[in-house]
Amino acid sequence: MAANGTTVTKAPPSPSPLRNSKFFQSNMRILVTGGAGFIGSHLVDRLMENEKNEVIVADNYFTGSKDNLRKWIGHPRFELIRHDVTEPLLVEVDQIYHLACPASPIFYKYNPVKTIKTNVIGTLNMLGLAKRVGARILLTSTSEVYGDPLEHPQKEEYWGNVNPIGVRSCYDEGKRVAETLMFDYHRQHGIGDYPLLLPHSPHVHQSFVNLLVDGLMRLMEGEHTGPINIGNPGEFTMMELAETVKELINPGITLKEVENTPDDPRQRKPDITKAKELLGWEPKVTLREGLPLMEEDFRQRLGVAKKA
Ligand SMILES: O=c1ccn([C@@H]2O[C@H](COP(=O)(O)OP(=O)(O)O[C@H]3OC[C@@H](O)[C@H](O)[C@H]3O)[C@@H](O)[C@H]2O)c(=O)[nH]1
Repeated sequence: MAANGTTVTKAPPSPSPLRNSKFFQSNMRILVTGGAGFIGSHLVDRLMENEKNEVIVADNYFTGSKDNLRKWIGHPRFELIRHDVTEPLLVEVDQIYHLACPASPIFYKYNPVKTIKTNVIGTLNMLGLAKRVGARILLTSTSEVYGDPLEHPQKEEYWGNVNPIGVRSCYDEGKRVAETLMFDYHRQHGIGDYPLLLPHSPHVHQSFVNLLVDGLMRLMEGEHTGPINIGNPGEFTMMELAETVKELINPGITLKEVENTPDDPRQRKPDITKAKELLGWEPKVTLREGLPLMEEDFRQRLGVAKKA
């Protein structure tokens, strides 16, 4: 019985016998879409630590870069494919982390049609693949699905307050449709066959990326169906964030206040009770601890030394 009470008649396809043949040394083949991006490349680093994993990255380099994956290029357990998820992809995998999407307002407003296509067609393609090969799939959603929230903090059950026709809608509504697709596939094709996981990850907390990646992996490895908020409930204003960056990273910068962009949410804070209870996950790094770590990470990736 599926969640909505319909009977599941279609059995999931059995994996190809080749998967179990002696030619395949790895236990787990994992596809990461958007794996050349910020979160994706950190996730790849973690997945590659396990020598039983084979990792395939599919990325169209819209905002990501091969540089983020430099250390893995040529590794026998690693493959990098230039691929746009709006086109179907046929690969035999056990797990799919679906991250591919323009993820910053600068990029998604630059090409809104591409952004919504990536979310809708890209997610459909990845769900089709998950269904075909019987893979477990995880979608990284976003706290933007809560829009400019009328509830604070936001629990996963909150439906959100999103403008469907605004300049950010391609991303916000795109991710909401992506979540709908995840649940429709889940209900229509049966619980447990293609579990879906939808972490909502607030962007401003990217400095805690390794921890966030840990949350994604716990979700993938566990038995829970999302959505589950993965984020940091510590609240600060943009000005406080800017002042902390100035203090800790470059006291020489000048802060300038500019007009908010349309539909920008005024305040957001994830309720992470579910993540704590179901995944045993909670953020452990404060903003002041995380910022220098993020600085160091960016310096290493960009090859920029810290000024003495
Ligand atoms: O059409 C596209 C757009 C983007 N991408 C790739 O997707 C990756 C996105 O990575 P970015 O560094 O821009 O962003 P992040 O790692 O912060 O985003 C991540 O967290 C927020 C989620 O909404 C995103 O889905 C997830 O990718 C990039 O490597 C980009 O090249 C595609 O492969 N196809």
